Amino acid sequence: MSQTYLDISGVSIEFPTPAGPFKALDNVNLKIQKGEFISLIGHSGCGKSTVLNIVAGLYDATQGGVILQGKQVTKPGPDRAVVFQNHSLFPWLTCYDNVRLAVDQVFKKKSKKERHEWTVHNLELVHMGHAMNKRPDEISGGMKQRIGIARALAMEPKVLLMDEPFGALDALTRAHMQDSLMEIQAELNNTVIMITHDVDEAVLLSDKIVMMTNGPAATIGEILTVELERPRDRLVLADDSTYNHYRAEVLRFLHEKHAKKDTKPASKIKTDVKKNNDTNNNNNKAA
Ligand SMILES: Nc1ncnc2c1ncn2[C@@H]1O[C@H](COP(=O)(O)OP(=O)(O)OP(=O)(O)O)[C@@H](O)[C@H]1O
Repeated sequence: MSQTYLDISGVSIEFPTPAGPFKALDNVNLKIQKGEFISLIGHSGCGKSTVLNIVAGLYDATQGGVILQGKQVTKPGPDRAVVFQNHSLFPWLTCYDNVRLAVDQVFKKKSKKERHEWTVHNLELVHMGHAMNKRPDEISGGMKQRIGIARALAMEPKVLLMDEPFGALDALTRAHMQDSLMEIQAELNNTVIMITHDVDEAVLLSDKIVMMTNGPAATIGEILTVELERPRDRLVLADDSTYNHYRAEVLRFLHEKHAKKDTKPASKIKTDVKKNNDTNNNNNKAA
């Protein structure tokens, strides 16, 4: 029997459009092991969210499919929790109740006391125990994302699916969130698929970076295995030649091998790659 935990196998999808069927993905194959942290990176519109939505069970593949721990994914389920870029909290519920709602849905057999303790535990895991009784409009964007992550983790999903979870945050908050996520990951060993446009984020967090070709009929172009020791420290890595090599590999894929036709000329991009290597700034967006 295969050891693969999550198997995305031969996945293609066509969307019906007024102009006829639109093939967004063509033959996407990806094998993910338990506890792996995978980033999906690629230019805007290539199909990253579509891959995530198929794994979540929100979209049906036209061909191929997804097997999670030996079972085919046919619909959404609590074993695949999703965290979106813009938090999807219920504004009329407190932070506690937003998490508790998910806990109540997933752990129906646990006692009230156990569900309460589990809710508080997960809020504390993301350092939000102090804001349990606040409503989403009373806390910052970064805090809302923490609550969204607490809610997802509290469901004890087999796979955590994150669609640009930190995309809407300022650089400093984003860095804090990335560090928190690495700490949680070290403790819980979650299996994660995260979409990002940020090359630094992808290298810092991932075990593997899955780079997608441009659409239509997008597929996986290359997979980069990131063999940097954990725990990872962004300040130490800024001067690490292996880290910078990985960054350059991703940038090369995005800006040279699979440049979008409407992006900068190659000569300019090469300069950018060098500059980005030198300064290690945080502006290396994929598109
Ligand atoms: N429900 C749908 N119906 C028709 N076309 C769709 C649908 N969902 C996605 N698409 C198309 O499929 C392609 C991939 O979209 P998707 O949202 O997966 O890209 P993405 O890589 O996540 O983009 P971004 O990085 O901008 O979020 C796009 O051309 C998009 O217009």
